[in-house]
Order: sequence, then structure tokens, then C-alpha cells
Amino acid sequence: MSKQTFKIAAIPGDGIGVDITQAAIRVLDTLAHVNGTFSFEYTNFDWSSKAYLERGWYMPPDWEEQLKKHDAIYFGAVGWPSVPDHISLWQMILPIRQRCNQYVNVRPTRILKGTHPPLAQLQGKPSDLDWVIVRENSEGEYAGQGGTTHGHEANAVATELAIFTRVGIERIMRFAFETAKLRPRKKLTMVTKSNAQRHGMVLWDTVFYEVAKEYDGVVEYDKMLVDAMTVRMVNKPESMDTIVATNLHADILSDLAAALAGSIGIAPSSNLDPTRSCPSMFEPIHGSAPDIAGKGIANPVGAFWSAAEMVRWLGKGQLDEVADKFMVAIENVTGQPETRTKDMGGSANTEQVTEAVCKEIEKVCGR
Ligand SMILES: NC(=O)C1=CN([C@@H]2O[C@H](COP(=O)(O)OP(=O)(O)OC[C@H]3O[C@@H](n4cnc5c(N)ncnc54)[C@H](O)[C@@H]3O)[C@@H](O)[C@H]2O)C=CC1
Ligand SMILES: CC(=O)C(=O)O
Ligand SMILES: [K+]
Ligand SMILES: [Mn+2]
Repeated sequence: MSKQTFKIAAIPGDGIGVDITQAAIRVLDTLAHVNGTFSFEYTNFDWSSKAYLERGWYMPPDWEEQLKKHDAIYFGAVGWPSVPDHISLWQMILPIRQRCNQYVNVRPTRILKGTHPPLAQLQGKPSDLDWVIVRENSEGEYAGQGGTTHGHEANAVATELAIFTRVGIERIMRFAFETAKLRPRKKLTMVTKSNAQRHGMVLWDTVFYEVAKEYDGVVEYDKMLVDAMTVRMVNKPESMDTIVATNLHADILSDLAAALAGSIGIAPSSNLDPTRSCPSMFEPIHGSAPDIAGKGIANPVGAFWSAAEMVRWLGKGQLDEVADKFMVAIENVTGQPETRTKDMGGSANTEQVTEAVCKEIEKVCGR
């Protein structure tokens, strides 16, 4: 059998995005080497806030064409205090998600070995928190429509328009039901705010119930208003499994989910084009963390978990076992107090955790 080579566009970006991307590449290369049936070929893209400040642009005019030559994109984080955050997000991550048709963002959360979730209920029963948040990733509140008039004057006016389309809602609902169907509990919770937001969110609900009909008797489903959802996530984590929410709601709820599972530093995400016509993009859910950047102490676990999901996606079902073993290697490391970073109550640095995961991969992931 000939060896498969996956072409990866690596975009480290800013702050700790650089450290964790470097760590993820090292770990991915170790995995490929130990496994022997595939390898990675990276193109490194120097698209960052630092570069923007020097040359005036984040991505070149042909960025889309360049990215689309790859099988997947590995992303660190974008955003730095010297550039307004809406500039950095709208010149990198949001256009990539939109133009590469990555209309789904999958954000799993569970309690990895060695993490200390803040909820007392979960301390004896970590399996009570096991969720997959399916985030609409192309429209909604992050559609990018709106405008400003009289910007800096006393009578300034600004609009921020949320866009909900039948096509956009239907495809995310279908993806969420399919995700729920494949999980043991077969349960889907839909998050909304259709009590106060009476147009877009009402269409969101309507299309959800239309798609739900196709899954009657197969997937159990319910609806939550987003404010009450935060309470349920804290008080009854065991009552949920798969969750579908809008771009903004899921952005917020997934940070909460990560914190409830023990740390924002462990949470992964997959920006997927389910049609596979464009490369999908894998990144931890966290940002560039300017407060700890440059110290070498960022937790790389969310980056590794995202890398495992990238392997799973690239394998199209053929590398699931490899991704599962990769996760075992990661948890063998988080399970040991001496190889946990500060956010997980330890004192190891990024380099030490990376080294430990590479060693575990050598033990666990051989064929
Ligand atoms: N997809 C992306 O590229 C994202 C970019 N951002 C951008 O990142 C910048 C910083 O945003 P923040 O709101 O501060 O969110 P953040 O996620 O960067 O940081 C929030 C807090 O979590 C900590 N943290 C995050 N990741 C960690 C890790 N791997 N290990 C240990 N601690 C970690 C940080 O130190 C900080 O205290 C902003 O410019 C924002 O726009 C934010 C979220 C996602
Ligand atoms: C932008 C952001 O916060 C996210 O995608 O999670
Ligand atoms: K990120
Ligand atoms: Mn976020």
C-alpha cells in the first residue's frame, strides 16, 4: 500500500497560536512516523497581526486559491491588542470559514483524565459531562452585515444584522441530527432565543422542527432558550448530549462548556465543509491569549485534540482508530500531574507536555 501524504496549510497566527501550532505539528509528525501509513506536508502561512502591522495585510489577494490547494487547514489563533479585534477576525478567520464553506463548527467537550472540573457534581462522575456543540459557522450574528453612520459623532448610528437563511438553518440542523444519531445517547438540544428575537430565531426554530420530523423515534430532541441553557449546563450537565446553536450562542456556550470541563486550554474545534469541496480547518477554541503569550506555558492539549479530529476527518473513516489512540496518548499525559500545564493545576510548560505526548504516541500508537 502506498503511503498517503496529506497537504496541510498551517496558519499559526498570533500569540499562543504560534506555540500550540508548532507543538501540534511536532505531535502530528510523530504520529505519522510511528504509524507509517501516512505523512503530512505543511505549507506555513505567515498571516498574523505582526505581519499586518508591518505590511498592511493579513492574507494576500489569492489567499483562497492558495488554501484550496491543501487537504486541510491547521489554525492557531488570530488577534493581538495592537490591532482592533474586528479587523483581525474579519481579515482572517471569519472569511476563511465563510469562503471555504465551513458551515459547521464542531466543538466536543468531555472531562479528560486529570482535569478538575469546577462543578462538585462532576468530581466523582466525570462522564456526566459529555457534549458535542454543533455551531452554525457561516451566517447568523457573524454574517458580517451592518454599517456605521456618523461614526465618531454624538449622533453615531451602527447596525449589526443577523442573517438566517432557510438553506443555512436546514443544513446545520441536519448535520446536528446526524451527529446526535451516531452518538450512544441519540439526544439533541436546540438552543434559541425565539422569545425575544421574533424573526430569524423563529425561522431557526421552524426549520429545526421540520428537520426533526425526519428523526422522530430515532433522535430524542428538545429546545432551550439560551439564557436558561447556561443554567442547565451548570446544574444538569448529564441531561444533554448533542447541542445545536447559532454562531454567537455556540461561541459563548462552548467557552462555558470548556470551563465546566476544566479549562479553555483543552477544548478543540473542527470548522467543517461537510461537502468536502473545500479544505476544513482545525483549531483549538481559544484565542491568542496575550496575557500568557511568549511565556511558553500555553496548554497545547486543545491543539492536540483538534489535530486528532483533523486526522479523523482526513481519514474519511479509515483513520478513526489512529485518532482514538492519539486521544489515549493525550489523556495518558493529562492523567499525570507532572505533565499538566498551569491552567490544569500543574506546572509543566508547553514543551514538556508536547514531549510527553510524543513519547506516549510512541508507546500507544504503533501499528
Ligand atoms: N479563533 C480565533 O482565532 C480566536 C481569536 N480570539 C482572539 O484572541 C484574542 C484574545 O482573546 P481572549 O478573549 O483573551 O480569549 P483567549 O481564549 O485568548 O483567552 C482567554 C483566557 O484563557 C486563557 N487561555 C486561553 N487559551 C489557553 C491555553 N491554551 N492555555 C492556557 N490558558 C489559556 C488566556 O490566558 C486568558 O486568560 C483576541 O484578539 C480575540 O479576538 C479569540 C477567540 C478565538
Ligand atoms: C471568534 C471566536 O471566538 C471563536 O470562533 O470561538
Ligand atoms: K483558535
Ligand atoms: Mn470563541
